[in-house]
Amino acid sequence: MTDKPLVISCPLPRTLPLIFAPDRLAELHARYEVIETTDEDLPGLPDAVLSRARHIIGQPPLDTATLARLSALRCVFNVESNLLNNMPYDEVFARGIHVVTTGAVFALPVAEMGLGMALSLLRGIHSADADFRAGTERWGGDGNAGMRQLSGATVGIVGFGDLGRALGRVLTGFRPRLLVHDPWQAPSVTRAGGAEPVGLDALLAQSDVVFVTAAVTSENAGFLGAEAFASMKPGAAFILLSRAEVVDFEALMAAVDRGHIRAATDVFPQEPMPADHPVRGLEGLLLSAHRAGALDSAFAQMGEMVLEDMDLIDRGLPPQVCKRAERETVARMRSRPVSVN
Ligand SMILES: NC(=O)C1=CN([C@@H]2O[C@H](COP(=O)(O)OP(=O)(O)OC[C@H]3O[C@@H](n4cnc5c(N)ncnc54)[C@H](O)[C@@H]3O)[C@@H](O)[C@H]2O)C=CC1
Ligand SMILES: O=C(O)C(=O)COP(=O)(O)O
Repeated sequence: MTDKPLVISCPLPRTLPLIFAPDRLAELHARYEVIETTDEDLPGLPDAVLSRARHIIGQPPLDTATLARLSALRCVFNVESNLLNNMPYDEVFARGIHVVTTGAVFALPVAEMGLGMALSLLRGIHSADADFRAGTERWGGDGNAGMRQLSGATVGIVGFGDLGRALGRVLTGFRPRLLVHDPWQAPSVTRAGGAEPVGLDALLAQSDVVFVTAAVTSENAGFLGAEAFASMKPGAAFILLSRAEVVDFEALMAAVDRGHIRAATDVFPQEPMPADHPVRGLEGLLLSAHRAGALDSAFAQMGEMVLEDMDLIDRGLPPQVCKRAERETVARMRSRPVSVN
């Protein structure tokens, strides 16, 4: 036993070497006694350990009894970073324990992927490459039927959290008219991100490109369905980056299949998708196997964020770097964490 503050670590599917660069991992061990465990084994740790734990790295399910034994706990650092409704948040907050997430690390990687998808859908980059390989390429303007520019387009972003705002930033060079629908955001916050707050119907009807970066919540499962796709402009691009559960995936496939819209998706109702799933043969749908956020450089930022906030909390200050779970929404989040990093 040492007199260093104690950290319980159970970050699966992440690992400490994934989220801490070697020098940062050394710093973590220099500053803290680190007990590595799993979600399943945590409640079985002795009281002598649980009662000294100041920070948890991970989001283990905690019941009231285990929470009571974690009497020195100050912060849960959720490095997955989607929140599970797996602890009595009312009690957690009543005890002044912070719950924070490192999800912002994915914002720029996802935004850049979204930008690439938009350009590829609007200019047919991926489809022209496939045609060329198949010997069916069309040269010059003949290969540009239905193609359009991103510059000056009307772009809609559904969900203007970390991902959506990062997208807004990477799009600025294209000078879009930026429409945002986010019912949980104050209009002035949306405007501060350079966007016009609008209703979902207006966004869908007016946008040339629609990005979806809304979290799944207890209220919005499948809220983008057949009607939503039908209300989009013919030939508009729909780019799904957050979670498949916010759309009716069959309806999305049908809208693409009949040629009404073109689309790209990084996320699927089942991951991995079955080998024989019709989505694999659907022309007009650009497919990406949940790769948008998962860059090594993003994962490594998590450790940096955690160390900075641990230091603030250890000095009696509030966390400033990670995003805090809010008491009003924490138990309403439904985006399932990934199982493959
Ligand atoms: N494809 C990938 O690699 C990645 C996907 N994600 C997914 O993207 C989602 C968003 O991530 P962040 O921006 O970091 O989360 P965030 O919590 O910062 O933003 C989510 C936004 O969705 C909004 N929202 C809630 N209900 C809505 C509705 N009905 N319509 C429109 N907006 C609504 C919220 O107000 C919030 O602003 C996450 O839930 C996560 O599952 C996150 C990282 C990587
Ligand atoms: O990669 C993603 O899609 C993410 O949302 C990352 O966070 P997660 O591990 O899924 O909670």
